[in-house]
Amino acid sequence: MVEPLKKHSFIQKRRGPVVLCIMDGVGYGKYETGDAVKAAMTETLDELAASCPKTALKAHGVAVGLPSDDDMGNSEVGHNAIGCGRVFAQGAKLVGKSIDSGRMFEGETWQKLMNNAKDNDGTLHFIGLLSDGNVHSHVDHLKAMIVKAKEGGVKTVRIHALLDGRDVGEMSALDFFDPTEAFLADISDDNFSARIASGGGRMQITMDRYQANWSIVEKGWATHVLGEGELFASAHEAIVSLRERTEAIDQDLPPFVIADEGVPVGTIEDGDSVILFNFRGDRALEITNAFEAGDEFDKFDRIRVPKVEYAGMMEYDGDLHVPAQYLVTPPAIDRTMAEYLVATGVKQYSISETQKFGHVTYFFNGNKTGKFSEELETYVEVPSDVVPFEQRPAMKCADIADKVIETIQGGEYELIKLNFPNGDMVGHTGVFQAVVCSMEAMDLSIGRIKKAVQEAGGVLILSADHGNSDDMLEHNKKGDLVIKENGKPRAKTSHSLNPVPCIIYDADYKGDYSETLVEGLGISSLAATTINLLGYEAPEDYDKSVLQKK
Ligand SMILES: O=C(O)[C@H](O)COP(=O)(O)O
Ligand SMILES: [Mn+2]
Ligand SMILES: [Mn+2]
Repeated sequence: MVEPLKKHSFIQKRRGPVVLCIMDGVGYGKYETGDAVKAAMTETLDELAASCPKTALKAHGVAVGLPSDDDMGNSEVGHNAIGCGRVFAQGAKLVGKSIDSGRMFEGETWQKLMNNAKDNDGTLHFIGLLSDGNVHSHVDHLKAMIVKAKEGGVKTVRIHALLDGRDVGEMSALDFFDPTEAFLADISDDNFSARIASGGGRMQITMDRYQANWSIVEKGWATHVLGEGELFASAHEAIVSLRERTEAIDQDLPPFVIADEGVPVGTIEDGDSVILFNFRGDRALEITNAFEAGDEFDKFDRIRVPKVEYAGMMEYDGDLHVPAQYLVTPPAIDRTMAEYLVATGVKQYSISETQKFGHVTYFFNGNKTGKFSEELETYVEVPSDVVPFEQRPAMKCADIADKVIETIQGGEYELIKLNFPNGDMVGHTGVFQAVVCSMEAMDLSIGRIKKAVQEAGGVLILSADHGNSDDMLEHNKKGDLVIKENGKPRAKTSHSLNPVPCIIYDADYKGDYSETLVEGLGISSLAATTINLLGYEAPEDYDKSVLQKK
């Protein structure tokens, strides 16, 4: 248990609550074209930006614990940094290191899975996202493991590969599938067979999160485990023909199964070993549950549950210890802001809609689902629509705002943490008009929250975990738009590398800190900033607050 926080030396606690609002995927864009945040009519954000202390915070690369500054930020690393006040080496980096040093392959779990496949003359299966996005997975990790499996004497490897198009270019799947199929053909010989066995778009199968839509996982199970679905001779053929027929972008491509003469090449059977090679947990927990759960599993009918050795790339939930077996130990994120505030007796309220609910609970707490105190912490989930979000771009921002306003007025909570998914979830669709619409809806909600904060004499901190909606069109290295064959600019569905806003609206500002905020910091500074505005000193080793003496 951590020590209670000390009263701040110069910042006084306000009359009303501190409201920490994460505008998911809303950054400061660098291009005139394709910036949906700039294109939207956002009266409240504009007014607050013009009248309140503000700064830009780094939200990508090493500032959030990723291997390099070429890595865009994401919700996991962003919320970890904001919720924990420090930067930890994250999954992408830890897995890379474990592979490079060879530690992964010396580990008990790797050995056990290899031996299981060998002893049973079984197959080693890899399920995961096939791209170099480095948000959930990296194709290089997969390749390194296949090489080691062959060296270790496994005879058959099958890959169940999901198309990304969300953390990488919207139609970039063949840039990853073609070289992977070539690599697998190359490494295969008389004693070793490695092939892609099934696949599909990541938003169609397998990678649901926060139980938003279990039918996505059900379709993944049918595709990967049962080998049920439309049959093709290769992943290349599947992607080309399904694209032609459906015009779907990668993340939405329907599932496919690879077969030889009508027989799927890689269903998952008793005695096999299965590795989920995604390192990030949110979209890995449900499929893991489908593999690990016994007869009590009631999310869908699994039809057949093969007896396999299953391992995740990482431990996905540090509280529930899921999965039971994993290859790489996750970052040891400890002493989170929520834990300190509980020790100090501060009542906290966390809210988002389903799509981002775990972001303000699980990710904020260093990938642990549990609370520190039932009494002092309240988690509220507004159910998300189960539709493509370009069709409902406002998402549930008004419902979230209703509850936040009610909570501000209730006066019971000192800290309210919320996430508006709009900039991110609609940003990932690549539909510019929908994103503009989404930003305007979010701004209306922020306007209502601001009024409630004003009346209560509280503080509203507006920030984000990374950019997305600020960069909706692909630009080349020279900064020119990338134009498609049809003459239209190519949409950008992934996050941006841009910094994010930090705007502090302090309704009863007392002149107790400087209105000039510290420049050049990262989003991990939001924890110390929030703690300061609650009237406390941040823990000594937390990253610096944006607030300074006058
Ligand atoms: O899982 C996703 O939707 C994307 O890969 C990353 O988006 P997020 O990090 O904002 O959740
Ligand atoms: Mn995010
Ligand atoms: Mn996102």
